[in-house]
Amino acid sequence: MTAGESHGPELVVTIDGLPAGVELTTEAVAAELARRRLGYGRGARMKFEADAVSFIGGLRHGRTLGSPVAIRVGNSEWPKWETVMAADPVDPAELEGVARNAPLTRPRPGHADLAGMQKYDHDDARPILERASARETAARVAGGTAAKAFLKQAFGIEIVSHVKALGPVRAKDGLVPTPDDAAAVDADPLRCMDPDASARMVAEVDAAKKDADTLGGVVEVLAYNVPPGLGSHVQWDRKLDARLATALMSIQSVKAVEIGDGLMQAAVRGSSAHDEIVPGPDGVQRLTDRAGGLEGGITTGQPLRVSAMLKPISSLTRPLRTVDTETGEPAEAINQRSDVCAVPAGAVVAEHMVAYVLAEAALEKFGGDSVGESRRNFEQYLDNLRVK
Ligand SMILES: Cc1cc2nc3c(=O)[nH]c(=O)nc-3n(C[C@H](O)[C@H](O)[C@H](O)COP(=O)(O)O)c2cc1C
Ligand SMILES: C=C(O[C@@H]1CC(C(=O)O)=C[C@@H](OP(=O)(O)O)[C@H]1O)C(=O)O
Repeated sequence: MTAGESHGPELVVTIDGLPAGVELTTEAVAAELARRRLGYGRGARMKFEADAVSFIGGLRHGRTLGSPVAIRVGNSEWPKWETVMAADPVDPAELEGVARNAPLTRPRPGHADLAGMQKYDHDDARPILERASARETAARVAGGTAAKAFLKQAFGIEIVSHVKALGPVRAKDGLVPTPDDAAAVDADPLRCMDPDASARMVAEVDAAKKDADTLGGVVEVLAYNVPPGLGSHVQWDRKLDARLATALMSIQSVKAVEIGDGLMQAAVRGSSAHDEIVPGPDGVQRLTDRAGGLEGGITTGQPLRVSAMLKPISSLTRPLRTVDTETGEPAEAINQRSDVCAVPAGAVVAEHMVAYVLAEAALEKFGGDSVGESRRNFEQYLDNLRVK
């Protein structure tokens, strides 16, 4: 669970249920947050936002205690916002004369502004956009670092991501990062594995920016060393594909999720859609990986592969048409500093959302109050697999 507003003093994330003994540091969390700030096309805020990390609880001398882990991520700009975002009542005179303190009454099509104002009975979009903002994903990534560390240390599971498409530009098919490629992906301005496509993506961002427009794209997340048997076919809300889809869909601006090659599978015959099973030297093996490592809502033991499609950013410097909710008259939508494209950051967030889902599913399957206990249970399960 996270709390905090985009321009409040800080964000906080609480993770309950993480076993004891996970090795974690403030530095490790800060490093993941730094990855989330990267990416060509982000706006001014990512240049100065420092994501100041501190632990409130759950960690001692670099290891989790088994108690709830709570992490705060400070917002650099708080001094600028402390009046308009003050927790306690403020004298209305204090708000006058400063543009950022004025009510926001020109909701942006595509952002949460209007639907949120209607639902929560506000005459100002500020209370809505403050929480709808993807600033909140900084808290998710901070907590996801703990989930990732647990997965790696207990089970050897490693999660990577990359950008497959940005607007109309697609990376070459078949380029899929392994953990060995992670640093190279991070070093690319778009987190794309195809250098030619990356260069065209940079040009696409520049062109969108010049036209005062924005872009979306497609990210893919892979998890390696995932054992067979996480998730379950027996109940709709235990299916791991459904849980991953929820987690990815919850990321701001994600409008579609694909499991493996799900879109392609819908367009071809069964004979070209599935992953045939053959005997291999170490047990059963698959000839292909179209299913993305999931069948019946259960992991198959192949790499897990899921994609998320992000719509373009809804704050345009050449604003879209809207209605001023104060006057009822046609107007131009709020036009504020914004990202042109946040797809590379979306990929990093998606990695961490996959980590939460896998950590939860692994704990359901293997349990354990300490990393050692989870690992022992896991090893025993693998040793006793009836069909290898
Ligand atoms: C990393 C990231 C950064 C984003 N930055 C912006 C931004 O600068 N401006 C904006 O209007 N939307 C931005 N968004 C998208 C909005 O937060 C999102 O469209 C809004 O909350 C409405 O939610 P929905 O698109 O899921 O319906 C960003 C999304 C992500 C994932
Ligand atoms: C702050 C972050 O992203 C923000 C997400 C966002 C939105 O509307 O989603 C709007 C922008 O915020 P601001 O108006 O303060 O510049 C982005 O910078 C972040 O990712 O840390």
